[in-house]
Amino acid sequence: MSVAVIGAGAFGTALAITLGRQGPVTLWGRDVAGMQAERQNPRRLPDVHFPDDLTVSTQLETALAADILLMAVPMQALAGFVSSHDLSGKTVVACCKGIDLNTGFGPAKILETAQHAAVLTGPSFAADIARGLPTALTLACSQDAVARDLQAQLSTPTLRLYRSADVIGAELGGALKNVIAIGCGAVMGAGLGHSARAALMTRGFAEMQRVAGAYGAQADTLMGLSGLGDLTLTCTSDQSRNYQLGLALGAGRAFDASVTVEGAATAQALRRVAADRKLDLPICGTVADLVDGHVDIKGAMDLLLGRPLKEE
Ligand SMILES: NC(=O)C1=CN([C@@H]2O[C@H](COP(=O)(O)OP(=O)(O)OC[C@H]3O[C@@H](n4cnc5c(N)ncnc54)[C@H](OP(=O)(O)O)[C@@H]3O)[C@@H](O)[C@H]2O)C=CC1
Ligand SMILES: O=C(CO)COP(=O)(O)O
Repeated sequence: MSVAVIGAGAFGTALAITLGRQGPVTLWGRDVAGMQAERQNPRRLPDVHFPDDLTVSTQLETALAADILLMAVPMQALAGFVSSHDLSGKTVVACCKGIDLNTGFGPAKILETAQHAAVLTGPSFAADIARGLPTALTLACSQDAVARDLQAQLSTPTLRLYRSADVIGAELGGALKNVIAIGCGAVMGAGLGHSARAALMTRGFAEMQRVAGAYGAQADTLMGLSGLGDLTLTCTSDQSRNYQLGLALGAGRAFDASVTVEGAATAQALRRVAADRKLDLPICGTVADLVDGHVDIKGAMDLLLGRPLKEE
């Protein structure tokens, strides 16, 4: 089965590198001529050289002819890409994390025009995958035979994939942890301490479980790699861009708006989710307000700490 990665950012490039170490893979991006010549992605993964079996393509048609497509464009670009390309007959794996702001859909729903849709998610920094450091992710697909096939095709000696049938749980784990990571970064950026971060992570995780439950996800999915695992990584490492945005917000510093920070749009999308499904999501709502500039970090903390006392 041929494999192509669509989107040559940090994550798409890292996936193509690890897959290209064990067999042929095509990497398509909008602006990859330099990568083709240099055999590396100097902007997003400098100094990691492409394996010989990785073909960089500027021809989208060539890439889309592959049997398995890994979609590694940012979440807010996924629907636009899918609506302008024919994915029928394809097995498509969403590698992005988030909720589409326009529709409120996750990646699997957006990919429903494909023959088979799956989600690849969990704790992994692109740089770690590209360097061949050990990584474990969740591969979620509702069709067991497809899940097993993808698990076999996409696992590598350093990238260990666990199967799950709970697609909605897996994608929500990956989407929601980014929002909490922004909040944790803000706490640390404002110098509020490790205890406050632990509280925010834990209560944020409670909100993640509330949302996932409302969508019918299995409770134990959130306890796995795509939920607790990715929450832990992203809320504790300054390699995370979501956490970095939070650090900047907490410290009152500017942040480069061109950086992909999926949790920012997802926090906005969650406002609608909370209203539609009548969910109490104070941390996610406060992160949305912080990102929007409706409150500063002091106002955010006052909002959260001033809520009526309740049972855990
Ligand atoms: N980086 C990481 O460690 C991880 C990232 N992810 C997820 O992967 C997804 C992508 O993130 P990441 O690779 O890091 O982001 P980057 O910012 O590194 O790259 C995004 C890439 O998407 C391309 N792109 C943007 N819009 C479009 C479009 N409309 N059509 C085609 N290509 C487009 C960009 O192209 P251009 O350069 O031309 O703008 C760029 O190559 C996110 O959802 C993220 O959460 C998941 C796990 C780890
Ligand atoms: O999803 C990630 C780690 O699993 C990458 O996190 P950031 O998008 O915050 O950099």
